[in-house]
Amino acid sequence: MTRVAVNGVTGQMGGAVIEAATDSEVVVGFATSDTNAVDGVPVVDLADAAEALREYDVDVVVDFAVPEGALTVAEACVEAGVSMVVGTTGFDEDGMASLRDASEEVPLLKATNFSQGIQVLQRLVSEAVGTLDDYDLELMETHHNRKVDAPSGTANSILDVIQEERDVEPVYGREGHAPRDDDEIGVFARRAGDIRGEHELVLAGNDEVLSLSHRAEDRGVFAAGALDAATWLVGCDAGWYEFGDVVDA
Ligand SMILES: NC(=O)c1ccc[n+]([C@@H]2O[C@H](COP(=O)([O-])OP(=O)(O)OC[C@H]3O[C@@H](n4cnc5c(N)ncnc54)[C@H](O)[C@@H]3O)[C@@H](O)[C@H]2O)c1
Ligand SMILES: O=C(O)C1=N[C@H](C(=O)O)CCC1
Repeated sequence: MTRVAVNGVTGQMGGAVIEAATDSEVVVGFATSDTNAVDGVPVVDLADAAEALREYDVDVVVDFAVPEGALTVAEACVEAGVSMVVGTTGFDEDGMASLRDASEEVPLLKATNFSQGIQVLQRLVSEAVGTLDDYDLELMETHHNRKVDAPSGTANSILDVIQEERDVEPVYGREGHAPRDDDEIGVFARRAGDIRGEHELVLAGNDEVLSLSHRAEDRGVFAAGALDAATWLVGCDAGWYEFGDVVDA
């Protein structure tokens, strides 16, 4: 059974991973608070992660925290020779470079969204934007009122897919009085309630509108995908991997 450590174990996703772990075992969690345990899982201070990875014989870390914490754990994974699944979003360029460096030493799999549906949505977006190459594009995402990064990592990943097909200029929100440029893509982030995650791309032109959308109904979809990725990653060679590799396996 795969032995998993959870970074961000006291968070919403940390709890979802513990709940979803049936075919793997969460043996330890990392946090910055003075929590001793979460749902019976012992919690270790993030500063002691490298030692804990060895002590608990961890196969892979599943990370859902903040970029600063994820990078600390990535260093611990390199020190201890442990694989890492990165679910945290909101990394800057330097943070992404640090993760790439870590993947030179250990297997590292990063995904902004661990639902299979979003993987399929991104493939549909690529096909639609490539075919309807002169339609106006607008992107919306909606998440719970505790989410601190905007737009969502998933929205940024969808933008990356679109950029591979068309040279678009993101406009984050709109106000004032100005015409819409043809190469614009409006990007809108809504935060309300405990909405788990909704994403919609609208393609409009030629007297028609195509809408491609996805709604996550429970954090369990992300937790299950991350745990599937974790089990898949153990035993891989050091390198950079993505969730599409798991979905296609
Ligand atoms: N990839 C995906 O499928 C997916 C799905 C859901 C959430 N996420 C991402 O996972 C992350 C966590 O989401 P959440 O809803 O669980 O958030 P949360 O706020 O509930 O949990 C964040 C966790 O990080 C910890 N933390 C805060 N500051 C820290 C620091 N400086 N160092 C170490 N740990 C720190 C908190 O104690 C908490 O345990 C976010 O970046 C979110 O976008 C990704
Ligand atoms: O709840 C969150 O926070 C989520 N974050 C990811 C993102 O930023 O895209 C995935 C969806 C849920």
